[in-house]
Amino acid sequence: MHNRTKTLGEFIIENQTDFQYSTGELSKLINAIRLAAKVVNHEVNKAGLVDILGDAGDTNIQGEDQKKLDVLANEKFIQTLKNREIVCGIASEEEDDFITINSQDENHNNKYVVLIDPLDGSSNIDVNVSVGTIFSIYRRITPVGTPVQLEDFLQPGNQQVAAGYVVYGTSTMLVYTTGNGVNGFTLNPAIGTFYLSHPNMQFPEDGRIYSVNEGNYVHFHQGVKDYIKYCQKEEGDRPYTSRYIGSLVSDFHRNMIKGGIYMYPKSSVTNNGKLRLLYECNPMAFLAEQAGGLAIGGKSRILDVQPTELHQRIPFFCGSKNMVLKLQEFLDKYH
Ligand SMILES: O=P(O)(O)OC[C@H]1O[C@](O)(COP(=O)(O)O)[C@@H](O)[C@@H]1O
Ligand SMILES: [Mg+2]
Ligand SMILES: [Mg+2]
Repeated sequence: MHNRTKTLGEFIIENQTDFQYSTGELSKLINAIRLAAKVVNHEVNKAGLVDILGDAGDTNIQGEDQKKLDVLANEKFIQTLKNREIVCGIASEEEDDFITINSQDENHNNKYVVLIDPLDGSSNIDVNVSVGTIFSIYRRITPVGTPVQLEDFLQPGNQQVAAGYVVYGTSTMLVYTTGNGVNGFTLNPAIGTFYLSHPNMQFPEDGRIYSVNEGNYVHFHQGVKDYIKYCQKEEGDRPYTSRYIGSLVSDFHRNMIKGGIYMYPKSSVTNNGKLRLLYECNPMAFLAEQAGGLAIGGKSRILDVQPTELHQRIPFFCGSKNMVLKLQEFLDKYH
């Protein structure tokens, strides 16, 4: 039984040297995300008491109605990262274009860009079902000290230096990787400190949970339909259990602990599915692979996809290795 007394702050410092470019900057960045997560957690927890439920009255570039908490979480993360002078650019689900962070110190050598889904699972905000925040971090590829460029954000997922999520659920957890495994930290709300509660998280190779919005079943590709029927068939250790929270972070978190597969396929109505490659699929795929799972887009490994647009969508299948491989078998029948 590991001791739950190690704080996230201590863990970050202790593991700083694990990171090949370790100059302390990435640690400062993870610390900034930790701070922003606590601020947003505070707002989420009291959502019903203050006027932050419901729609903000605007739509984002994806044409989705922005929730007040989408906007608030977006502001809090951007402000917290800006104030800490460690990033040179931010891209967000709630911002049409990327944000260039001009440093006070013209000699700054801010090397990192951050991509965020400030509030994941927006459809669950008003009904008190767990939601999350997702983040993805890259080193810039354009020269330090020059204005950040779109190409700094359009890097394939296999170039991420860190990724993670916060889940605002029965407890609040921050789960992240810097390419040396996945660790989960639980917030002690009484003292506002994250403690290492889930060291070295691993996807069970096999699972018995499938997560998909079956309401879209009729529109799915035949390979996906066949796999869902396979999951539901009375045979061997099947039928599997269907669980779908409707918040990617929460469905992923459960499947990583219990073993399972999450699917958001393309369909005859959503050509590329719904989820965004840069700030939803890439970070979750990095975590999945670091935890022994797999993440594919139908034909290829998500992390090898070369992005072309900031808000592009991609079909997403992610979870326990043997479940994703089985799904791939069904998809390959129709390629
Ligand atoms: O309601 P649907 O179509 O099943 O979509 C649910 C999916 O959409 C999302 O809510 C998209 O994320 P956002 O809430 O950040 O836009 C995922 O979290 C979730 O898995
Ligand atoms: Mg999302
Ligand atoms: Mg969102």
